[in-house]
Amino acid sequence: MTHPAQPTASHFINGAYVEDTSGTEIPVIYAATGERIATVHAATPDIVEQALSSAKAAQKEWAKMTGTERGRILRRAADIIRDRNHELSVLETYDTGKPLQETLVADATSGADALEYFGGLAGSLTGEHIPMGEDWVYTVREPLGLCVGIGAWNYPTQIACWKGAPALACGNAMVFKPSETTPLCALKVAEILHEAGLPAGLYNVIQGMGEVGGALVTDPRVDKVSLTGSVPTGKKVYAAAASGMKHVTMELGGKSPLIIFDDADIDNAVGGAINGNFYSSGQVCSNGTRVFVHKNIKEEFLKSLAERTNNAILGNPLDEETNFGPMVTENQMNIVLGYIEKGKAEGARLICGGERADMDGYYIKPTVFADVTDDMVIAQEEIFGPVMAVLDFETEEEVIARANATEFGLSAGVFTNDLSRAHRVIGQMEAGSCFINSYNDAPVEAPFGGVKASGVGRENSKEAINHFSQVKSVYVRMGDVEAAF
Ligand SMILES: NC(=O)C1=CN([C@@H]2O[C@H](COP(=O)(O)OP(=O)(O)OC[C@H]3O[C@@H](n4cnc5c(N)ncnc54)[C@H](O)[C@@H]3O)[C@@H](O)[C@H]2O)C=CC1
Repeated sequence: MTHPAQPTASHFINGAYVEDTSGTEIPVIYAATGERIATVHAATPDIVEQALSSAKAAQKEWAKMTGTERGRILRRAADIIRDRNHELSVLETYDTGKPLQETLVADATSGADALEYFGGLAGSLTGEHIPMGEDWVYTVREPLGLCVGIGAWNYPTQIACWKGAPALACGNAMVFKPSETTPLCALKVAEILHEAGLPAGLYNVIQGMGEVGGALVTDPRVDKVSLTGSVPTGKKVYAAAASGMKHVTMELGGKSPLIIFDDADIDNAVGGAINGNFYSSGQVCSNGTRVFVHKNIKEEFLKSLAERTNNAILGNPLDEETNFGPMVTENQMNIVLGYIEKGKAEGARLICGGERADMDGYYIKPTVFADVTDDMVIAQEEIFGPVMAVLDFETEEEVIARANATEFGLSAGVFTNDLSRAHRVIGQMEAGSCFINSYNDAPVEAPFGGVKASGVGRENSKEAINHFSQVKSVYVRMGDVEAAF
């Protein structure tokens, strides 16, 4: 019997599902059981061409509509997503293995927030009038044209919407390629957008690995590339986009610091460290995986952290009691287990977890290492799994320098009850998305993105509009033209 997660076809192009089984087969494996639940096929050159040409053909008419008309369609899509939240959350769970308890509140709903927010903004995208004496300049905010979105596997619905919503609001067309690991959810986003009234061709989804992503990025018709992925992939995609002088947004990896001072509320700090390390089983780019704890409160912090972490409920992700799911794939599980072994070998003190859970599927117990030092591999590399490294510190000056001593710069957090210190420390963090007495909040109203190797550009908020549109300036002369001859 066909599994309910099996999509109608692999691709969604020009308003309809399209299949081409001559493309490489991509199995979809449910991480909680290891069973194959669906199959899709990578896009062939013909499928890539169909996606790009239909998007190119549809974009100009879309850009001619008023922003309010465009926004209405996006807001209708948001409503459909909310109505179907349960069904879409179950699909997200099948795609990623994340517990339903999480996907019900953080995935389709976050996608709907983006469609609603950018749908609301679409009618207010205007230029400005710049007086020049008798003359004047006016500016027009124009779409970029044809945008490509390429997704990672941890938030397939959210990423498809976070890229699609601002792109469409600004009058662009999008071709979106999900991660080959999680190909299912973006197809539903495309289907719902068209059900909401989006004209055919404006949001196409095609499947494939890096090769398909590469074909999209290098196509001369493409004006912008927005990637969510790792730093090594980001470097390749950025370079390919640069050779075609294309706009980019790069949402890449991190190894973010979470700093806990000795005057912090310990319960809240422990909660922040849990949210910043174990949500989505640690597969979150902005995670605060280097937890710097002041030496005066270290043992108290570790005791509470271990007690609370041992309460995590690992189990069937579709059971709403479960709050900790498997790694997305067997491969990712093995990468993370490799880091755990490295941590042990490097002499870090294992506080809890540290091994695969004794059950089917790709589960790793939430793991905390203490006495981690800056030179350890587990303190330097992005693990992208449930492995928290706790490091000690003594002074504010010292911890700021150590927190910033990394190539990454996605996020940073601080827990303290000293108001001045909170702002002083965050002011010196080399990071794009920061938190005070909290961690990992990502509302659509707030800009999201990194500095240094963690990325270029911002998603969400009004900032995203600047990355999916450009400004034309028009000088208007009211009098005669003076010329030298
Ligand atoms: N800053 C952010 O917003 C987020 C960043 N991430 C980062 O994503 C990574 C995990 O996701 P993965 O899927 O493993 O990343 P990845 O870098 O392996 O792949 C990302 C996407 O790029 C595509 N791709 C690979 N090579 C390509 C090429 N040469 N040209 C065009 N496309 C190519 C892949 O098929 C996939 O769709 C982590 O490093 C994580 O930190 C994840 C979520 C959010």
